[in-house]
Amino acid sequence: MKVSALIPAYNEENTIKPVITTLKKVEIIDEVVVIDDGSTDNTSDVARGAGARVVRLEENGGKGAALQKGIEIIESDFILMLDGDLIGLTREHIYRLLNPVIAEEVDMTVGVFSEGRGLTDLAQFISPHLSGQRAIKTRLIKKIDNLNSAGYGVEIAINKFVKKYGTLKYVDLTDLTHLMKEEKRGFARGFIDRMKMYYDILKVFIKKI
Ligand SMILES: O=c1ccn([C@@H]2O[C@H](COP(=O)(O)OP(=O)(O)O)[C@@H](O)[C@H]2O)c(=O)[nH]1
Ligand SMILES: O=C(O)[C@@H](COP(=O)(O)O)O[C@H]1O[C@H](CO)[C@@H](O)[C@H](O)[C@H]1O
Repeated sequence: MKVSALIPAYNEENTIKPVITTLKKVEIIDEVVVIDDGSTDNTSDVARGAGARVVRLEENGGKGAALQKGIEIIESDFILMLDGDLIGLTREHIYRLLNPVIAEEVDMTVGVFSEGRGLTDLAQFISPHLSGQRAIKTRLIKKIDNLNSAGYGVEIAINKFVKKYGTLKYVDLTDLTHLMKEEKRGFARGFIDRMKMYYDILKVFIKKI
């Protein structure tokens, strides 16, 4: 039984190291794979320095394309998907996500922030379906063929597929949060990216897949 952690990352040099360091300490995780989605900062070097296997995409293709690349190269039985901007990740969060999937209780878990920062907790309370923190059976996610162009709609595309062909469960991730786009990229660029995210989500949501 093998487990890979997969982190799509676009300009996450400030936050990715502790995420990788925590993952590397968890015995059941065999490899940590970072797909650097055309970052213009030092994400690749920082991730490599922290012990991750790094695959760099020359152009920024969006979260869906980065995840798709990772899914293609991973040969493990289970994939733990995490964002590169998490703050406060612990081994307990990792086991909460992985255990139900490894135990074959469900095909996928989706982690929902709780008791962390008010704003990110609220966003996930309103829409837990968007969370990027997940564990899933590799053979199931490899069957989804439309992730490449999904961008930020990638979670909705995965949800649609798993709801149709598998089972899923939401798990609480206490005291975990992430940086919001506006915090990472400044208000203007962050807001534009937020609008792009809603557009990507809407596109996938209304498309029949
Ligand atoms: O073009 C992109 C945009 C985002 N990401 C990564 O996808 C994850 C979630 O993105 P982001 O933090 O922007 O989303 P938020 O959590 O703020 O909605 C993070 O690890 C990003 O680095 C990516 O690989 N390519
Ligand atoms: O939770 C949400 O509403 C959004 C936006 O989070 P923020 O408002 O930037 O904290 O973040 C999630 O949605 C994205 C699209 O599905 C995912 O790619 C992210 O992983 C997830 O954190």
